[in-house]
Amino acid sequence: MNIILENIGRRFNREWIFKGVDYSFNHTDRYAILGPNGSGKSTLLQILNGSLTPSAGTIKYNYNGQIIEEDKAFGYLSMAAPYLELIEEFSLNEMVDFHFKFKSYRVGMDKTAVAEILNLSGSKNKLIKYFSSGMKQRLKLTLAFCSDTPMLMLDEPTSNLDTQGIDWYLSLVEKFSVNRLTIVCSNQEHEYGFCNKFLDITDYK
Ligand SMILES: Nc1ncnc2c1ncn2[C@@H]1O[C@H](COP(=O)(O)OP(=O)(O)OP(=O)(O)O)[C@@H](O)[C@H]1O
Repeated sequence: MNIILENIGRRFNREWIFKGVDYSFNHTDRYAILGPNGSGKSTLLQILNGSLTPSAGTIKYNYNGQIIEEDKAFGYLSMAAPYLELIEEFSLNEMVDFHFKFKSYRVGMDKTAVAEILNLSGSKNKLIKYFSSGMKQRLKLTLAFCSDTPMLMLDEPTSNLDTQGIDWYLSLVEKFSVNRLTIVCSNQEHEYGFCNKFLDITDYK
């Protein structure tokens, strides 16, 4: 998947958060969107995933030479973010089954492989609402990693993870971002060390 932004801007009320973003995201690269708190990283990510419309400019999606309509882009991506919630009333088992009714497993992945990655086999029937914040974050990331989509978008991927959890994330993100347009919003270097392209949102103020 390639995404081409032409003169993209977004404002809330009268305040422009960023403007004049001309940028191409290429499916072979791994991108970090950088900037301090409140600079507009999540806002740009939400424009990229189609959940927020830009106030100016155009966005184009291209997959295997075909144009993808903006309102269809969501079907091509997996995402994990602090503001995307799991279904608290589901058990772990139910959550995984539910998620993979809408997305396919990546090649080589299945329910058992997901459980192995999560390392939560003792919690299969535990309700999500009783998971710790770190366990929830691991689950969000695992669902995104293991879905067969050409785009992977991660906002603050190590939020709520301890040192061991950060190492777990780093070992998986390397593997699951191969051959996939990967975009990480972050202001913590350890989260995006695997990226090879960097977009600093403060360049578009
Ligand atoms: N729905 C909204 N209405 C009004 N202002 C908003 C809205 N969403 C975001 N903003 C503002 O846009 C700016 C950018 O917010 P955004 O969440 O994109 O920043 P960020 O770089 O992701 O921050 P952080 O690193 O803290 O997550 C902030 O000033 C925020 O208050």
